[in-house]
Amino acid sequence: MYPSIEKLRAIGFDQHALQAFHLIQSEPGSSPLQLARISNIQRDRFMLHDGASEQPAQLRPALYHALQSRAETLAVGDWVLFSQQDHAWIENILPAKNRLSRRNTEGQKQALVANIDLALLVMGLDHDFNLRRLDRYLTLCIANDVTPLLVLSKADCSPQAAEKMAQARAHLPAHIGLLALDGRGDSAREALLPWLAAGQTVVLLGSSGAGKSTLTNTLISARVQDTGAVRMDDSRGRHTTTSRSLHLCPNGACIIDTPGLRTISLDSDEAGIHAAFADITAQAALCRFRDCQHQDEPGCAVRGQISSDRLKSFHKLLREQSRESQTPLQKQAQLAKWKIISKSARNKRKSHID
Ligand SMILES: Nc1nc2c(ncn2[C@@H]2O[C@H](COP(=O)(O)OP(=O)(O)OP(=O)(O)O)[C@@H](O)[C@H]2O)c(=O)[nH]1
Ligand SMILES: [Zn+2]
Repeated sequence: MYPSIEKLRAIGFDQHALQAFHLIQSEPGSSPLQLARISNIQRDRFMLHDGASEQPAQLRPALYHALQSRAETLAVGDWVLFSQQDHAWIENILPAKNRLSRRNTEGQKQALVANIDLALLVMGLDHDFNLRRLDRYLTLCIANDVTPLLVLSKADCSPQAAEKMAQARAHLPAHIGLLALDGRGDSAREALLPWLAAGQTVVLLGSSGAGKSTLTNTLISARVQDTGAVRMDDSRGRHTTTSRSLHLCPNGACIIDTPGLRTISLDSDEAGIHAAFADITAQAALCRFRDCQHQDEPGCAVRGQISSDRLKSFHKLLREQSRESQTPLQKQAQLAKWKIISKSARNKRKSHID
């Protein structure tokens, strides 16, 4: 069945999705299926949106096993093909334009959202403000070809709003946009309007209590997402949003609100991290030494140009990535090496004391 493009456009159907659809449809033996977008996932319960309405669906076991063997998971924003029998069955998934994923505590890849055009990185101008954490979110986006925009919320109630905004501006590469706003008011909708083109899919990311659901409600002009009061002592939220969900904005963009992430362990390769820190990589080309670590080497072109926090983020993410990319054997070897080093250091100390 050919999809009703007009209807699907309302939920972000674009050229990429159309191409992916043709590719899957032209596979020999493929039976006619219907197209929809995953709008919500709660454990193993999926909601599908076809541009006009939503319905619950189940994952066909064959697809579940195929995804497992590729270590993939479905995410809100994925385009899928489903069959309609007693209820909807998800039969296939269209290759995504991009996916934002993280590693869970067991080190497995977990997709957060898929097919995203713009990520609003929502950070409160209260105790939530943290530039090192921001670097993680930026890397998550840039390494996956998603445009980030920093949205500093609670501008109305932070006495240091202007100061923190200047800090963020100095920290961020120049091409990354930044806005400070009160997420509850109409002014927030106006400030974000130029960023929300019709047919675009926008995701809101940030810690719990940062104001993502508040902003979602403002943008869709309705109270759909529950918002929760933040604890006064540390500005932490209470994890009010429990699942990712897709909403339609009156101007034609669609918005995915996400629950606050406690930690984001990145799932990027080294090239992705370098892309996210292109400002450092470009400056590093001007350092006197090719292997400059930008610490205390003479003739370093990075120190002084790039904030030390950003440099620390860069080194930390590269270290994490190199640990993650090791095979179990390499990890064992590394551990054994450290054991020898620390044993010899202990022995040295002992002989010193003796
Ligand atoms: N004054 C002010 N309060 C805000 C603003 N944005 C959010 N809040 C308040 O902050 C609290 C938390 O906001 P939420 O929108 O629930 O935060 P969230 O990021 O969705 O949190 P989770 O759903 O837990 O991930 C609520 O009490 C909001 O009213 C803002 O710009 N100004
Ligand atoms: Zn250097």
